[in-house]
Amino acid sequence: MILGQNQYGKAENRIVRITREGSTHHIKDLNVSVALTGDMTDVHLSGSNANVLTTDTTKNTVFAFAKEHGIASAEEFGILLARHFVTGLPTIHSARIRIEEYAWERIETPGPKRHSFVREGRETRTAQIRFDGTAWEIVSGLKDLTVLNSTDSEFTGYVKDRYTTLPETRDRVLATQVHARWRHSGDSAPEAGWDHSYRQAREHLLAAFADTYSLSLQQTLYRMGSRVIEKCPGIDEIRLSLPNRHHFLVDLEPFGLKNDNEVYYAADRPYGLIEATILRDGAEPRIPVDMTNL
Ligand SMILES: O=c1[nH]c(=O)c2[nH]c(=O)[nH]c2[nH]1
Repeated sequence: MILGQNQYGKAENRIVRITREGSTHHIKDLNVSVALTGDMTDVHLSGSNANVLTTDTTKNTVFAFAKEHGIASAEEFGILLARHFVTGLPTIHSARIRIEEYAWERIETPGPKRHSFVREGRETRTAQIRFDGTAWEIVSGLKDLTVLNSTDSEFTGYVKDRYTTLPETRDRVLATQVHARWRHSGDSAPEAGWDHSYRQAREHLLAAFADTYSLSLQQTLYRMGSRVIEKCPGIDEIRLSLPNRHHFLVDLEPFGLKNDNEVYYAADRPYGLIEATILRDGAEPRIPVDMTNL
């Protein structure tokens, strides 16, 4: 029997690097997978790990390199990593670095702040129409509108019990994927049309996300929903479901590097899930609480 092709490494390192130039922030968001090959017969056959650079180390290297070298482009970053792995250890012969880059577009707001982003690649627009022969109910919405504020978000003053470990923070990344459904008061098309109405609601959601100095995602949610109710007279009710896409600062101290709010691990799950309905005064809540099924 012989051992055929084999490779190993850490897959899907979700890394977010924020570069701050005064109030203008820049963001690089990558999914980096490392696969190494080399003298790996022993680890498979005899169990000796002497030639193994651990997958944990490859993960750490990705995060440390983001701090030390920055991320000029996915290609440049991948080249740096591959060269490091292959030239650093004689037992590693080749490296394959796969990178997906998620592009973010700035949310332009009046004023000097430039730290709010919406992920490129459009969200999904949704609509649900009910008609029972007399009454209509028209609910529009969107899902997977991914947004991020690289500052102006804090979270402090919450309950601490014996299981609480979360440190208070005065400056964190706030990121979410907006899922929203809003119910129209009328049963006919808004004067400017459904497309215009959709664009308006989307714009107000984004503007409120960008404008709010956030003390919690709950507070940001309320501002987003109430802005739509306030600015869109044809909408009576909006329900928002906002996953809190946690960005954890990576501890780079073990590598002698200071992480000055620059390099984050974008966690996939679990995530906080913040949901609420905001209603116009006097309106009845009719959007079902369970939003996952349209
Ligand atoms: O904005 C937040 N709201 C919470 O309820 C919460 N809980 C938590 O762990 N982090 C956060 N952040």
